[in-house]
Amino acid sequence: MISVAEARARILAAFSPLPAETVALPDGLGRVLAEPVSARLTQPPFDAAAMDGWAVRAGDIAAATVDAPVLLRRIGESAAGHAFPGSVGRGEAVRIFTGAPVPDGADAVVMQEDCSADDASVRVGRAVVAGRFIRQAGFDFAAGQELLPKGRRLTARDIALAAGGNVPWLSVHRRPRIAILATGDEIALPGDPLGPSQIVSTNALGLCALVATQGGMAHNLGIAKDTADSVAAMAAGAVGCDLLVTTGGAAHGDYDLVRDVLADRGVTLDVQAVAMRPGKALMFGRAGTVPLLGLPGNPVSTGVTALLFLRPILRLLQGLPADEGLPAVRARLTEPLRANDHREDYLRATLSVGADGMPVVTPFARQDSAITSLYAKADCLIPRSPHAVAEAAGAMVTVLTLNEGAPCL
Ligand SMILES: Nc1nc2c(c(=O)[nH]1)N[C@H]1C(S)=C(S)[C@@H](COP(=O)(O)OP(=O)(O)OC[C@H]3O[C@@H](n4cnc5c(N)ncnc54)[C@H](O)[C@@H]3O)O[C@H]1N2
Ligand code: MOO
Repeated sequence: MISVAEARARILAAFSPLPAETVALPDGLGRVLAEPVSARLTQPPFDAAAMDGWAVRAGDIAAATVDAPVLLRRIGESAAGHAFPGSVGRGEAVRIFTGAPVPDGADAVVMQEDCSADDASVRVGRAVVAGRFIRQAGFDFAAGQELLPKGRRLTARDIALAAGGNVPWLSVHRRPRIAILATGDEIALPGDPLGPSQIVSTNALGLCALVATQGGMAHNLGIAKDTADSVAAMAAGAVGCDLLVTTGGAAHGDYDLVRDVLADRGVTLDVQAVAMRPGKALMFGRAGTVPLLGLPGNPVSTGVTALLFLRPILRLLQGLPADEGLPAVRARLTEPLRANDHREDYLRATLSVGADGMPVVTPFARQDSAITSLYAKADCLIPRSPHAVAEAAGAMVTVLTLNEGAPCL
């Protein structure tokens, strides 16, 4: 058995970022930029009013107060989308609205709350400095300026920014295509009639969902029977995908055939077993042209190994740093932890807030890798190094969060 770190290093060495494709801006959400995005215009393109009020020359109203307002001549209006065509001379003011171009000659905007007006004139009751309530041309960004760097996964805010830069197309890494194959005579699809010793496949749909949350496209190949022919025939459906992920059949039982099918095809496995719990029976190799990640069948083992190995592969394929793991926080244990054995452990646990407002973490008493109800309820994992010493209740530990910043894991 090799360590988790060694397994990750061997597996990730087999992948590199996928080529770029061009997508329309509205389709860019969640995609990773293969090229930086640069502004195609200056924003704002002109000096714009930041308030509804009056465009004035600051020098004209330097002495204005509530009790001694300055009287200006009203000469026109500048509204958003409808600039005032003339210019503001001494003693003059233009009615202006937020976002409208500031007319030539004016160098400040006074809020309408500080003024009173009739059809011909405006009384300004407050002095302002030059530049007040004016957003200068380019104060957000200038044409040609880089707005978003290569390698960024686009948020809703980024889409808005690129739109502001008048950018209609994006160059993004192609989405990873991940084939998912469940194995086992006992496994049936959700909703199918179940035989007396059959169970429903939780793993394949869970993996498809995980792939989707991480920006990939899952192809669910279905369920292979426990025969070498069935496994080989169904695995062939992965041709053209960037990775085949199998679940089940990875251990050494008489019906655990994924490993045998690979061996028959002369596949050398870079990873055969990993010193971790859950997830010992993890495999990685290359089946023909498609890399294969063989995950153990126990549902929590599939889930945790997918987080630790499939998630970084998906990140790497999309041009993101693979080494950025799940968001980690420090939390106080509410229960003691036993000393660990030689396998790196990932305890399922819940995070909450203690009386002092600090995070506290409670591992579940039952840690069997077949308990899906507790895995779904967990909102964090407590990683434990091989041979970690016992911890008392109250000790601080690092936990890996499943919901923070990465919803739906
Ligand atoms: N003698 C040994 N037995 C086992 C060992 C071992 O080291 N020596 N390891 C155990 C561990 S740990 C795990 S994990 C499993 C891994 O086995 P496989 O990857 O071969 O998985 P299966 O035997 O096919 O299934 C295990 C378990 O998971 C259920 N399963 C499988 N696929 C699905 C699915 N798609 N949805 C839901 N549940 C699934 C399956 O019915 C079994 O209950 O091996 C241990 N044994
Ligand atoms: O690896 Mo098994 O995954 O410990 O249940």
